[in-house]
Amino acid sequence: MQHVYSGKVREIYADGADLLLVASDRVSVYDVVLPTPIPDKGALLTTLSVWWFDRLTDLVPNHLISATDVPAEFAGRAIRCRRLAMVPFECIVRGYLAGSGLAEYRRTGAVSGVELPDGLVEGSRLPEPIFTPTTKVSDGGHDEPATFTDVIDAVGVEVATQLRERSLEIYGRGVERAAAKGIIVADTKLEFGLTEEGVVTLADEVLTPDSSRFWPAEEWQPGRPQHAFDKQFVRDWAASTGWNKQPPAPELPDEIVMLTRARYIDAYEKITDSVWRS
Ligand SMILES: C[C@H](c1ccccc1)n1cc(-c2ncnc(N)c2C#N)cn1
Repeated sequence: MQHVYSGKVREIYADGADLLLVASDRVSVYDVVLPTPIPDKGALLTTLSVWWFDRLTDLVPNHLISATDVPAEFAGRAIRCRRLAMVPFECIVRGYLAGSGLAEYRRTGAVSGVELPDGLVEGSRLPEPIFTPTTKVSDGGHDEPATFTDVIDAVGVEVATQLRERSLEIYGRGVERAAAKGIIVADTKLEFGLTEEGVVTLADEVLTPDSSRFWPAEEWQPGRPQHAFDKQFVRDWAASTGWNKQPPAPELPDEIVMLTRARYIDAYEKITDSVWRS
């Protein structure tokens, strides 16, 4: 097994012809990884992602090979997946205005080339969900907006059209399921790759609180930053310490760790309609 890539909270290993996608218990806020792990976070998000993979196969094939055939040290928080030729775009779908999309809208009135109505504010619900891809900037910087034409220029109109249509459909499934449980999925980031046969295949993780903005629906209030379903306790506590949002982040007190773990369990149980094994 060979380590091939590190994300902020996840790793990729090569294992024969396959890859292992390993989720840690680390949490990051304001793009800074916190020193204190959240017990079971990696397992909860991996299990949620697998739950979604299994329910999206009518829309798109995925890279999942196995959620159990993984090294014992990663048991429960890793998947064995098929190696793909990754599409060089993050396929982001937005139903609400937040984060980099809000910043771009304020600058240009559009997001990734999609014109939006005037007068939208932070947290505004968009007239309809929009496909707003970004290119991955190699030096670890912030990703750059890409227009649909940029995607066509890179992968051709057939694949670009599939990326947009599948992304919008997957987001729609997430929104529908979560709304019934009082959770707004404001946006989500999807990654796709191509098989040797050129088949567009869903990769990475799907509709987790790390790849998406989950907001408690009853607290939604356009015009201010929304509360994150999962990370709000961490954000509020960190703000209360006067932390400047630059590394290193402060250690989390046990109470905040356990409250945050409970939020991940709550999101998992609500979305999957099941009880989390401890
Ligand atoms: C950005 C993302 C990443 C995920 C997890 C941790 C760090 C990075 N990533 C995914 C691949 C990738 N490459 C080939 N085949 C695949 N099936 C996948 C997947 N998923 C490469 N990078």
